[in-house]
Amino acid sequence: MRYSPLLTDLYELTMVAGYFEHAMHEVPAVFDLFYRHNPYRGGYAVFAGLEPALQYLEELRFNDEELSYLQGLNLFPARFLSYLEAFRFRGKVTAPAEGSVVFGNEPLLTVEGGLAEAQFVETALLNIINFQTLVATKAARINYAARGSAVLEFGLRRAHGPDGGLSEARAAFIGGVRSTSNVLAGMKYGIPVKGTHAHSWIMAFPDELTAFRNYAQVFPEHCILLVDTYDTLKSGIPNAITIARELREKGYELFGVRLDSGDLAYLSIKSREMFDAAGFPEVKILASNEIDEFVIDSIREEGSRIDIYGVGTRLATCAGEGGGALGGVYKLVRIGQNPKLKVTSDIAKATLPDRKKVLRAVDPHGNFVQDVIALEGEPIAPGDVVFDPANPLQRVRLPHDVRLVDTRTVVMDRGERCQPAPTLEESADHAARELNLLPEGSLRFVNPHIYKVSVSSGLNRLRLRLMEEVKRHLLATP
Ligand SMILES: Nc1ncnc2c1ncn2[C@@H]1O[C@H](COP(=O)(O)OP(=O)(O)OP(=O)(O)O)[C@@H](O)[C@H]1O
Ligand SMILES: O=P(O)(O)OC[C@H]1O[C@H](OP(=O)(O)OP(=O)(O)O)[C@H](O)[C@@H]1O
Ligand SMILES: O=C(O)c1cccnc1
Repeated sequence: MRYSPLLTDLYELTMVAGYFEHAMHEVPAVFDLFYRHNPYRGGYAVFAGLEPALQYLEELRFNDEELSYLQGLNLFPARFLSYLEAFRFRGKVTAPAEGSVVFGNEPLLTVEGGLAEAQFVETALLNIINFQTLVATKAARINYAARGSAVLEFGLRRAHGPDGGLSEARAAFIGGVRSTSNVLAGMKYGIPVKGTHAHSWIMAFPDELTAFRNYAQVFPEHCILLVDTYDTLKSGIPNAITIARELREKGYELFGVRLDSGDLAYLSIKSREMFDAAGFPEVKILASNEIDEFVIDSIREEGSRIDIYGVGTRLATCAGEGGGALGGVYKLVRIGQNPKLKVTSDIAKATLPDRKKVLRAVDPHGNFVQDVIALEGEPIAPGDVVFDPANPLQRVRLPHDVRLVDTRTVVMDRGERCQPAPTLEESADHAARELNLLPEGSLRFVNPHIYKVSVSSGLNRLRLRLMEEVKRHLLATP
């Protein structure tokens, strides 16, 4: 799918036109894309959306229809529209791999280029990265709650529009949900497609048993029967057992049943007992109905016997406290030779200036200990003192027995990708590996362990100096 360059906020175009008119469009600029608070009040986020973002950057160009639309707005000078004809992204992008575990305040993407190109891409990059990172994080939480039981993604019908449904399936896969009911996502991204059937299938036949039999006749090998249309334990499960016997006589095994209402823990325990007693211990129990990580946790603690979770609405819409939207932002951190800082009265909201690196302190077992944001060229070593970004007086010492690993690489240079895109499977495997290296407490949902993200002494000094300069400038201004 091509992303149109008009998929942007008008102000990106007016600013770029302004920079062009002031001959500032080629001044070197550096922007950071980051968010401040981990979503869902959780302990981390799973970074996703990089590949679509790079595709957007690589293919960025205005076609004739788009240029004539802009011309029709009667807003832009003709010479600016001619400039847009050859407008491309020729900059550099530094980023973590998709599927990496990331934290608040850390630069995710750093975009360097001429001021015009680096500014212009803000809205589209935020649109792509914010949503996919939010979904991948939700998927990782749901997958963690499921503790090894499979999770199927059923979100398309409740997703935010057709593209939301597609990119949601992609990001959910990176976060650990390894199949989808979305057939287009299956074709486009190679995600395994799976599913059962709706209540309407049962209602289309005179009775439940006939409906089950007719479904099993067409799909004897992949048959999952929805058992809650009339009464799960009195009708659905007994009828499913009848079908399981009929299938076995023909040399097939019933794959499973789906529970979609009521007390899912209780019904799964009773259904399991009934299938086991009838000689079908392998029949899988799938549960759906407004499931999320908290429901799964609760159901599991009740001793449920659910093998597979079908998760739709709450995954696709990133529901939950601290969900809804990831508040990722895109801020100018350097222009020309000058590091830049956006100050507010709240130090926690003052941005981190200049080109930076994100270092992860990793213990001798490979586990993640804490992250440090440092200036790009700044030497930094285990044992160094580092600072709390929200409180420059608060300091800690990095442990002596850690390795410091750069979490990001240059993924695009002069507008071209530096490496071929990893497969979605590789990004999902990367996420699973990284989640496994987090402190266990960072994964829990209520009051998670706060993983430290500190700033180096060099960055801390630069930030304080720039804040002082801004203050002096404000005082000197009448
Ligand atoms: N044992 C359980 N523990 C915790 N949550 C559960 C359990 N069983 C079901 N749930 C969750 O509780 C909610 C049940 O909502 P609700 O009462 O509307 O479902 P229902 O009884 O099936 O009704 P409906 O037919 O309208 O879906 C869902 O989010 C479901 O996932
Ligand atoms: O609950 P979610 O997590 O969103 O999972 C997807 C839901 O979508 C379907 O319900 P729907 O009522 O749309 O159709 P149905 O007739 O198949 O139940 C399905 O039965 C699930 O309950
Ligand atoms: O295949 C299913 O069971 C399914 C698909 C989408 C939504 N709900 C259920």
